[in-house]
Amino acid sequence: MRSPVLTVENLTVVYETEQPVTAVRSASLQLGRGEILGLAGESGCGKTTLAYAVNRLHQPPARITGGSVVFHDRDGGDIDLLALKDEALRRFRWSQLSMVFQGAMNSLNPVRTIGYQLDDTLKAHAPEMSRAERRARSREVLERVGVDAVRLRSYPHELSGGMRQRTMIAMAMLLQPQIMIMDEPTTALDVVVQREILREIVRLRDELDFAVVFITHDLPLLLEIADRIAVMYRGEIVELDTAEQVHRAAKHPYTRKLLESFPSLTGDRGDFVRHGHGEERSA
Ligand SMILES: Nc1ncnc2c1ncn2[C@@H]1O[C@H](COP(=O)(O)OP(=O)(O)OP(=O)(O)O)[C@@H](O)[C@H]1O
Repeated sequence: MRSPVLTVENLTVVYETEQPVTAVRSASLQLGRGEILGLAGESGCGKTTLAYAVNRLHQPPARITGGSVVFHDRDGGDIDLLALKDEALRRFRWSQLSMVFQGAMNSLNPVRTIGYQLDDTLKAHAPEMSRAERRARSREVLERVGVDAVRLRSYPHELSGGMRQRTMIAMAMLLQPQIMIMDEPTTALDVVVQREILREIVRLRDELDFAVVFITHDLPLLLEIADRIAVMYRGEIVELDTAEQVHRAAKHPYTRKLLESFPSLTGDRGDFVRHGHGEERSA
């Protein structure tokens, strides 16, 4: 059993519109250190709202109306994320918990080089680093995600979609956070590039031991890469178990329905998803 790095308890988030919408209803989950936790469920079930609220990135009319989010630092000590004030929250983000958003590759600044943007983040969050150290760190993270460091001099439009998305992952890794939340990080990319990037994320996790919350409606993909999977349905976490258990013996009827909606997961061939290789799956 891994020691926990994040504990979410009974988190409730409401969009306080004319007809209030409870987008997340009393959600509880614990993220283990170095664990890849998949968060699955159909569009509109509350995955993004949950992820944003955990990092306090939600905006009005969204409001957290109940529950707690506690970060367990590797150096010991707990941080109540819902109580952090502005400056402390700003410092906490990126350095301890970073996010890769849906369509993040389009959020790079088009008029600045990749190197400038990595350097800027380091300047803001690690003022103690020298210019040379920042440069070395920028090169290192870029190469870790499989982008040649010569790209530091490139502008976003000079990179492919896959490279831009890798750059965003590099950006999220820049300050060596203990948690990375990835919201559909590869959906905009073609399948081959998606697979490469996912393999990279798993490899980086193995090397660097950060925990990942990986949000997607692509359940087969989660069965391959996640250690555990949480399934959300209408704002509630209805299932939370190991990927193996979810695949073999999902408890909640909605999870079973979700599994059935991916024909590749049913019958004997379903084994390939969890145990086989990509080549065999597509054969
Ligand atoms: N700004 C808003 N105002 C009112 N309701 C909202 C707002 N944003 C989201 N919602 C509602 O909250 C619920 C959860 O939405 P959310 O985007 O978290 O779902 P999701 O599972 O991430 O969906 P997707 O996979 O499409 O991103 C939905 O019913 C949605 O309509």
